[in-house]
Amino acid sequence: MILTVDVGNTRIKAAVFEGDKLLQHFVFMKEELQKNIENILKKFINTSHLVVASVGNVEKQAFLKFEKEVVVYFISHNDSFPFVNGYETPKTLGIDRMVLAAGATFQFPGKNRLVIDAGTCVTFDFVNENDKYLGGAIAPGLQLRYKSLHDFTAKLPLLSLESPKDLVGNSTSQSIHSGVVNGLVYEIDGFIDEYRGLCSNFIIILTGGDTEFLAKRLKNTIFANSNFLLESLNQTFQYKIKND
Ligand SMILES: Nc1ncnc2c1ncn2[C@@H]1O[C@H](COP(=O)(O)OP(=O)(O)OP(=O)(O)O)[C@@H](O)[C@H]1O
Ligand SMILES: CC(C)(CO)[C@@H](O)C(=O)NCCC(=O)O
Ligand SMILES: [K+]
Repeated sequence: MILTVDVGNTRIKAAVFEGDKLLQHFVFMKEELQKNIENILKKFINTSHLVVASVGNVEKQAFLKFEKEVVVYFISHNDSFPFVNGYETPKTLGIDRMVLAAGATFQFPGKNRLVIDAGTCVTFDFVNENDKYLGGAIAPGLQLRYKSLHDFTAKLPLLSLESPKDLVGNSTSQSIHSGVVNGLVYEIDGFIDEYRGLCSNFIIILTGGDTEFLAKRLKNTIFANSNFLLESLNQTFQYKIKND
């Protein structure tokens, strides 16, 4: 069994896999890392590897503590990936984006693939049908949009995510909900339309903490899977073992 851990900028996501099968997944905050990993390893005593992909600021030591029980491995830019990296600054490319691009390459061979990860940031990652990773986009996520409207103005309240009642926001809160939610939905649909105009045979994957909320609001047909990063991390690690 393999325990995969995705350290994001807001939360930590983890999942235990047996082969390709996801047995259970977990979401927790950075402060609860030790306790959660301990409990997971206690529950899944046959776990042999702990595989980490991190873009957040958690010390490696927090994972290395478990080295007595499992092999701890940090996925990095030095691993083998199933695509050619066409990013002009490959060393600054987020490891989460690389893992997502790898997962898309494994799961949808021969397609033009666009992965959208709606978390703290919304990232777009494009792998073309020749397995070349070309890059994409980085934009603020839903929570970050609410927060920045409040943090950088005098009068705007900090609201939490809510479905806007209408396109036309008829109050301060409804205007904010419309701006944040409708804004991001139009943005994602707009990106998808533009990408689809570039080439045919496109598959769109949506993942991240806001997957469910966004998926039902998009006009485009997408493949929604909030566990896509963890599944991709498991596949990337299997691929690495095979290529070692
Ligand atoms: N319980 C929750 N706590 C925080 N955010 C949540 C929760 N449930 C859903 N969300 C949504 O998830 C989004 C954050 O996504 P996610 O947890 O995937 O981000 P993350 O951990 O920072 O990952 P990444 O850094 O890869 O984006 C927020 O915009 C928020 O709306
Ligand atoms: C964009 C985020 C924050 C998304 O999690 C992460 O992938 C990251 O820190 N990336 C580094 C910059 C880049 O990907 O080009
Ligand atoms: K993200």
